[in-house]
Amino acid sequence: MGFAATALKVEQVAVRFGGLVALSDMNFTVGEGEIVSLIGPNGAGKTTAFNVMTGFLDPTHGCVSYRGTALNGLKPHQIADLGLIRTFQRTSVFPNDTVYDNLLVGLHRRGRVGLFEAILGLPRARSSERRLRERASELVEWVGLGRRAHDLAGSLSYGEQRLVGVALALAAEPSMLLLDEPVSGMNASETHTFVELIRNIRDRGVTILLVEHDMPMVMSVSDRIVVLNYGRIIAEGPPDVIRNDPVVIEAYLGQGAARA
Ligand SMILES: Nc1ncnc2c1ncn2[C@@H]1O[C@H](COP(=O)(O)OP(=O)(O)OP(=O)(O)O)[C@@H](O)[C@H]1O
Repeated sequence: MGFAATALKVEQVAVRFGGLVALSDMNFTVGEGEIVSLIGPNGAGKTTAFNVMTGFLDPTHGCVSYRGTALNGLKPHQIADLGLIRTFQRTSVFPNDTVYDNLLVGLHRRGRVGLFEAILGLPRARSSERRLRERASELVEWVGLGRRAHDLAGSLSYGEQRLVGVALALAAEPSMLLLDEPVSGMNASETHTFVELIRNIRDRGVTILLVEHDMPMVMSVSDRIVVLNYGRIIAEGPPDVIRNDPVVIEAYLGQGAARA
């Protein structure tokens, strides 16, 4: 595909819950700097795949590796230390703190050394505190919440709160970001802005994988799309190919018929 190297590699992954096969023989890769979406009808296995890729669930079979390191058996925080950072569907902001303070707290939590220095009262602590403050401001600006920086996080719209979640993820300095249904609950204009943000994040060198239901959003942002149905990959390719793939159309129509 013209991408330099593989970032994330999913090999022969299967997940069984008792008798239920949630994923079987899943194989795909995400290249460095790529934006890849994982889509599929309800119950297709997207959330299960997401949890396997972020270490929240161990596969029954197979392996996920990131930049050559197998993730099997690693704890979520160890995976995060590799630069693989996820967002959550429900963003847990502190509603009674400002957006800026939420970021500062997030940065403090990661900057253990800075906090240690602060406790010892080292002169370096003050400059490190200043750096954290600058970084918090940068992150708030980056996700487009500059004008909301000093508002209480709880007063933000649902979509804006998702942006705080993304800023908190960016605070961890990911080399790859996994986004779990990032635009669910956003209106059309927020979604449009979010697509721009994802492109901007990628342009700054971060690889992106998203699981998302919003088809127009997925079509507009993705370099490549992987389609799951009943726990199996049924199609993989660029948006124009996926949009016109009869197998994909059939899978989604089938779901519509089942719902009606
Ligand atoms: N912890 C679990 N125990 C038992 N079955 C599970 C568990 N998690 C998921 N499943 C089942 O595995 C299958 C895949 O579920 P999953 O949530 O991964 O699908 P999904 O594509 O994310 O669906 P949705 O779009 O509705 O969120 C479903 O049949 C689901 O009921």
